[in-house]
Amino acid sequence: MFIVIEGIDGAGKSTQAKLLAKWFEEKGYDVVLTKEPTDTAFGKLIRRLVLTGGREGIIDGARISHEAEALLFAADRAEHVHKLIKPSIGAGKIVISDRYFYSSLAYQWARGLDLDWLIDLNRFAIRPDLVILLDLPVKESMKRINGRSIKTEFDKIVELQKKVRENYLKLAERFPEMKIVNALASVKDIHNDIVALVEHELLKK
Ligand SMILES: Nc1ncnc2c1ncn2[C@@H]1O[C@H](COP(=O)(O)OP(=O)(O)OP(=O)(O)O)[C@@H](O)[C@H]1O
Ligand SMILES: Cc1cn([C@H]2C[C@H](O)[C@@H](COP(=O)(O)O)O2)c(=O)[nH]c1=O
Repeated sequence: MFIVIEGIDGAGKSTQAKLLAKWFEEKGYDVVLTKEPTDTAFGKLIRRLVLTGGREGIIDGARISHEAEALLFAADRAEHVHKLIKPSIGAGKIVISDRYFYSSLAYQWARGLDLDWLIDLNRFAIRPDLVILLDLPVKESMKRINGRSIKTEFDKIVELQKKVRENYLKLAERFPEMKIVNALASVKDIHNDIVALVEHELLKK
């Protein structure tokens, strides 16, 4: 089974991904908890060329073109899919990924790239069984990640994150595997909502 957790920056993805991995492990499943950008050479290159200086790097952007940025994320993903995700699923493991190609669609689309081009570029990426979209108002996510960004960039970050949130919600209408979860709730309630969706998915297997 392959599960992806998506959402804007600070939506609670890594918190929920870890809780879900623990839930599966306690049930005796073999779990691979992973993320994008990855920790491989491609992921490191992305952090250096795209995310330099933390989130500010994404904002003042254009250290490299947005197309090059999308291609780098896709290259990192190709390695991720072929070296980790596919083999782990093949070995019967539960794969949980904190971000996947939906992040490229939501963020690089928000950068002005063409959505259909982005979908084509990521066509190699196998579709997950379930995508949990943690939906949160940007005001709340900014409170949660306050301190991670330079104050002068705050307005630009808020604008980008608002666009990204809207994009995710539009994507959820197009991709049936995406299920929206209210991320304003408590950590425990969100976890329970996610478990309910996962149990529903497990029943289909
Ligand atoms: N439901 C929640 N209510 C309040 N705070 C939360 C909740 N879930 C997570 N947090 C807190 O919000 C912050 C961001 O959470 P987390 O790192 O899990 O988000 P993320 O989506 O993985 O972030 P990023 O995209 O920036 O990596 C952390 O300090 C975390 O403890
Ligand atoms: C996979 C992926 C990520 N991004 C952006 C989204 C975030 O702002 C950063 C990653 O930060 P995190 O704290 O490690 O979640 O990268 C993107 O724009 N496109 C992508 O495909």
